Amino acid sequence: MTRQRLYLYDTTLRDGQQTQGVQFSAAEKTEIALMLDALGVDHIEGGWPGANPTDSEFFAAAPATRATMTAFGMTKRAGRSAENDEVLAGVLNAGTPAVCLVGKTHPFHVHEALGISLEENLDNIRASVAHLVAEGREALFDAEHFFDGYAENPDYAVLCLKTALEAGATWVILCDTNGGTLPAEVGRVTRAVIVAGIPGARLGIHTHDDTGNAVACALAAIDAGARQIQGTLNGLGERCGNASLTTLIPTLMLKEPYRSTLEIGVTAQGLSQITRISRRLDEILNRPPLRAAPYAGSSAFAHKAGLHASAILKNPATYEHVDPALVGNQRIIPMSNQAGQSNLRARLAEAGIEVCRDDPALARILDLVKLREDQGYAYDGAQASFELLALGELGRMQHFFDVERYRVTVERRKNAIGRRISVSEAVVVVRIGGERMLSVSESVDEQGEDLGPVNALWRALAKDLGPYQANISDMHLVDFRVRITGSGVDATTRVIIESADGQGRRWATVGVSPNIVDASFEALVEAIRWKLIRDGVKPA
Ligand SMILES: CC(=O)SCCNC(=O)CCNC(=O)[C@H](O)C(C)(C)COP(=O)(O)OP(=O)(O)OC[C@H]1O[C@@H](n2cnc3c(N)ncnc32)[C@H](O)[C@@H]1OP(=O)(O)O
Ligand SMILES: CC(=O)C(=O)O
Repeated sequence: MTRQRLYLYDTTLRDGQQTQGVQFSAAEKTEIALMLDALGVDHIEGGWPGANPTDSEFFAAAPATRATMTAFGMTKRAGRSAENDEVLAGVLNAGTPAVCLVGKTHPFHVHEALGISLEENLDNIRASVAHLVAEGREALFDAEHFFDGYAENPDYAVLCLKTALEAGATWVILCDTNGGTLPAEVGRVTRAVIVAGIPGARLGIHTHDDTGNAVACALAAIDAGARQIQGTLNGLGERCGNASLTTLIPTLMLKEPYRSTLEIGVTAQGLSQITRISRRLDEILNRPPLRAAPYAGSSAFAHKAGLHASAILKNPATYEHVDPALVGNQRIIPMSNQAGQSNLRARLAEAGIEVCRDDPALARILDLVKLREDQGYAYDGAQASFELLALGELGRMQHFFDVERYRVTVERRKNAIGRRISVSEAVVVVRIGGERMLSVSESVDEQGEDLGPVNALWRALAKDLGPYQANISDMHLVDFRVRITGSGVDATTRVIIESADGQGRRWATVGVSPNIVDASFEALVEAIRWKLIRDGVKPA
């Protein structure tokens, strides 16, 4: 069967930038455009040139891409020619091969937002698109509020599309601008538009996630015959976001009926980069990736429940709808109070800890994990602490050092120029072999700012660990998460610390105590013990 081509139009750099809290720099836009190009999308909408300095700067040095670089703008204002519309001129000045213009198709908006007649609006659409074509650009028309407009006046809404096509637009895109239309309605209207004479091969869909259905709505339009999807990486976009291409691309490539009837410009190799691209975007945005994101989230292939883990180890297809490797993601079988022996053996094997199937320590480890999780520990996010617990129960834990005592003080005072400062100081006494060692450390950065009591403790611990010093010198803390579990008099604090070393390893440890400093200290000590074991150090 020959597959029909479906085109992907990415608007991460335009609608994605309309996400509250997102502000790309021009350099970041360039990096994202290059990632999208390597992925295999067909159009990259780079922004609205002339609307803000960043977008103008991006287009002034837009990267060369195989995908068609597209500038976004709006149809000309009434009462002036397209040639004399300064907003349209700004968009054209970007010199892109394609321009996408948003225009009204909902009579309510024509009257309320623009304050012009329906005929004037049609004129604006016609003249603007014709001007782009005369300038040698590919013209696309985003039919704003199309589904609401169609509900009010279907003939007029379709006439706007026909006007754009007749003026030379290559694509007209049905936009569910307010995101309130449900998938069945998107499908019904898209079919009706095609029956009314708009070819599916020139029809696109642009949906928003206000009812949590942006991806479903995009698929409904494709089912009805539309052949271009507009969306964004990780579903960024105005309000609740746009249809996520990070979800749509794997779905179109791996799921029926799309896999065998449609073809997109993304290769299997590109698909295997989708998790990396998704996480890189979050890194650029300085926000934690959404764990539960379909396909690319870190929990997308995490099998926490014992029954699931047991079957997964026999055959991954039992609880996975696709192979995680196809989207560049990984299977995880975490330890927790939901786990059974299968999770346990899988996690131990991953850590290189060999245990016989009938070793009675397995049951003890499982019981201990469940007991400690009941006390506030969480091992599914602290694999290194789980390994230490298992080694202890197996009788294989090595004894590196004892902490005899520690003390932390936090002082708030005014400095010499009267500025209020706080200073944390820690004292740690450890015993290594027969030797007692005392370290003191203050926690201030180069600017003299206090980095807090946990940092002071870490510095004191890491200052002098005698024979182990060389092993911990390349170790640093990369993340620190605090959570109060329980409530009232039963409240306790859980601290998860993520550490990294010069060998590129990252590991997480957990500590629990009613006292936040004590919980942090437990996690810090565990982090050091894990590092010494992984480095193959022999106890002094
Ligand atoms: C559905 C969407 O997401 S479309 C994308 C929306 N994106 C953005 O708005 C981000 C970029 N926008 C901007 O930087 C600014 O709004 C600009 C530079 C485009 C325009 O700024 P300003 O000239 O100050 O106008 P302002 O933003 O206040 O209002 C928009 C104007 O465009 C008019 N307008 C809106 N849509 C259209 C259209 N499709 N065709 C013609 N005119 C339009 C409005 O009626 C309003 O006109 P008015 O000033 O005569 O009332
Ligand atoms: C064009 C666009 O972003 C919208 O209508 O939602």
